[in-house]
Amino acid sequence: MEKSINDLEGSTAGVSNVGLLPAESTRPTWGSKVQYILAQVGFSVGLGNVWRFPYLCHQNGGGAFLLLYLLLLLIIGIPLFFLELAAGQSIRQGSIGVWKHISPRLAGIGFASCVVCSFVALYYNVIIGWSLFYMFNSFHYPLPWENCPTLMNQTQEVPECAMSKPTTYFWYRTALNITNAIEGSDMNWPMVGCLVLAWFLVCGGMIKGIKSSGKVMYFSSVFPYVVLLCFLIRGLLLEGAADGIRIMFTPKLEIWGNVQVWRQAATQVFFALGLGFGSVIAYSSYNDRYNNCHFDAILVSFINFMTSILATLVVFAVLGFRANVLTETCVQTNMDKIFHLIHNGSLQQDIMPIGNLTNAEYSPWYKDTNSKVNLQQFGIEDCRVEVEMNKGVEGTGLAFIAFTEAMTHFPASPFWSLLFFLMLLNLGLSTMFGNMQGIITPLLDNFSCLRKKKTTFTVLCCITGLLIGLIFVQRAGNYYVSMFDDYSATLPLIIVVIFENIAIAWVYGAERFMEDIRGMLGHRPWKIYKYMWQYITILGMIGLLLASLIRMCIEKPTYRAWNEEEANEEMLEYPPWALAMLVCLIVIAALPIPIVFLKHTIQDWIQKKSKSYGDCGYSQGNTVDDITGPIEGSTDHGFTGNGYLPVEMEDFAERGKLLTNEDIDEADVDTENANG
Ligand SMILES: O=C(O)[C@@H]1CCCCN1
Ligand code: NA
Repeated sequence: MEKSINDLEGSTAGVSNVGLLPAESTRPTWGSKVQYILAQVGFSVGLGNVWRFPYLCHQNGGGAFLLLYLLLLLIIGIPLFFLELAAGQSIRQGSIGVWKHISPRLAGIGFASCVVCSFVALYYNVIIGWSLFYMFNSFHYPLPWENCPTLMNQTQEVPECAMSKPTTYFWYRTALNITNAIEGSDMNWPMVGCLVLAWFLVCGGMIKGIKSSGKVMYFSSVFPYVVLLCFLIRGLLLEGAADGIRIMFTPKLEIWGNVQVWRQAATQVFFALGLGFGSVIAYSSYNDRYNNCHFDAILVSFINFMTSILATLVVFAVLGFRANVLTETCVQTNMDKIFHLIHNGSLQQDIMPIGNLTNAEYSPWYKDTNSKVNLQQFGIEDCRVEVEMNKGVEGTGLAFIAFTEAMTHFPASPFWSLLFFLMLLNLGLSTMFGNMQGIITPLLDNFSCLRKKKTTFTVLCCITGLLIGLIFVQRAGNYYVSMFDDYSATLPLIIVVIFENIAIAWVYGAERFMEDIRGMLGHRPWKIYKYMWQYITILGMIGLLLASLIRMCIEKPTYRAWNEEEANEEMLEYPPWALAMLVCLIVIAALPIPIVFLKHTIQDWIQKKSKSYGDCGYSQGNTVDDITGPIEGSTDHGFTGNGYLPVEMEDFAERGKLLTNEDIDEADVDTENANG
C-alpha cells in the first residue's frame, strides 16, 4: 500500500490543474477502491485481533465481553471511524494537517496522534520480533515447545517446566528468559537480534514500498484468513473445543456491571480500528472526493470485527481442548484420592461411583455426594471445565502459549507452526507500515525541510525506534510491553479521540460537517450520526476517561509477573519509578494538545495587540489567498460562513481547504517569516 501512495505522489505531474480547486486536482488518489479497502484493512486488522482481543475476551467474561465490544463498536467505534474517514477525505490531509485546517490551535491533536502512534509502533515491533523468534524455532522437529528439556546429564525434566507446561516454559524461559519482576536490566540477546530483524523489515518496506504491485497486497490480506480458517477447522476437531466455544459464547452478564470491563472493551475498539492513530486519516485523504466513506467505515469495521471473532473462536477452541485435558487430570487425581480414602476406611464404600466418571459426569456426582458427605474436608475437589478454562492463561502470552500448544497436536506440526507465525508476521508488518506512515507522513508534511531527505529520515526513525525498543528486549522487557499496552495504548488514545470529536462536532460544527459529507456522498448521512458525534460519543468517551482516571487513582496499577521458583504467574505492584514512567507515557502523549493550543492562543493575542497598536509589519498570512485564487462558493460544501466559527478561523478553514500540503507549508513559512 505504501507503494501505491508513493507512486501516486510521483504521478501527479500529468494531472492538470483544472478549475478553481487546485488542491482537489493535484491530490493523488488510490489506484482502485479494492486497493484502498485492503490498505485500510491491512492497517486495522493486526496482531491485536489475534493476540489482544482473545485475551481480553478471556479475561473479561467471554460472550458478555463480545456483546459489550459489539455494542461499543456500534455506538462509538463506527461513528468515530466514519468521522475520521470523512474528515481525511474531505480535508484531504494527514492527521496534523486535518486538525490544523479546522483550527491552527488544534494542530496539537495531530502531534498527539503521532506520539501515540510511535508508542504503539515501539512495542508492536517487539511482538513481531517474538513472532520471528517462534518462526525460526519452528524449523525444529519435534518442536522445541513440545517437550520439557531435561536437566543436564539427567533424565529428570527441568522443574520449572515440569511444574507448568512445555509451551509455558518455552514462552517464559526460552523465548523471554523473563525475570521475576520488572527490576533488572539484563538483555535478552536472541530477542535483540529478532528486534533488529523486525526493524530491518519495517525499514525495508518503508523505503522500497511493496515492490510487486497489488498482487502482494491481495496475498497478504487473504493469507491470514486462510491460515485462521485452517486453524479453526483443525481446532474444532480437538476434543473439548466445543466446550471452549460454548463457554466463550455463554455471556457472564454480571461483568456488564464492571466499569473496568467497559473501559477495556472501549479501548480495544479504539485500538482495533486504529482510531486516534492518524493513519486512518492519512489513508483516506488519498481518496476520491466522492468516494462513499460511510460504506467504507462500515465495511472495514465489519471485517475487523469478524477477524477478531474468527481468531477468538480459534483461541477458545484450543483453550477448550486444553481445559478438557486439565479436567481429565483433575478427575483422575481426585478419584485416586477417594480410592485411597476408602481403602483406609475414612470413607464409606458406597460413595464410590460405579465405573469411571467422564469429565461431564464428575461434577454432578461431586455435588450430589458432597451434600451427603463433606468431601472437601478430605481435600477432594470439584473438577469443572469452566474453572480449568480460567487457569494460567492470561495476559499477553495467551496467544503464543495457546497457539503453540495447539500446533504440537497437529500432524506436520512444524509446517503449521511456520504458517502461523508467518501469518502473525504478515498481520504485524502491514500494520507497522500504517503506523510508520502515521508518524512519518504528518511530520514530513509539517516540516518541509525534512522532505528532501525522506529516505534518511525514514531510516533515522527506524533506528531510533530500534534503540528505544531495546527496553522491551531486556529480560524484563515483557513487563514493559504490558505497561505500554495497558497505559500508552489506552488513556492517551481516548484523550486524542475526545479532542478529535470535539474539534469536528463543536469547533467545526456537526451540522456543517454533515453538509460536507452530503457533498461527498451525494446524500445526507443518517441523522443519527450528528447526534452521536455531538452527544453520545463524546459523553461515552468522557465517561471512559473518568473511569480510567479513577481506576488509576484508587487502584495500585499491577502487572502479571512470572515466578520462576513457583513456575506460576502472580500479580505484582509496579515500583515507584515504573509508576512515574507510566504517568510520563500518558502525559507525554497528551501534552502536544495543550502546548500547541497555548502557543497559538498566545501568538494570536500578541498579534491582536500589535494590530490594535497599528503595527503594520504583520501580514496575516494573506499570501495564501494569492496562491489559491478565488473561491468557488456555490459548489463548495459547508465552508461558506454559517456562523459556527469565529471569522478568523473560518477564514483559515476556507483557505486551507483549497490548498495542497505544499501550499500550506509555504504559507506557514511565509507567515512565520512575516512574524519573525
Ligand atoms: O489491532 C491491531 O493490531 C492494530 C494496531 C494498530 C492500530 C490498528 N489496529
Ligand atoms: Na495488519
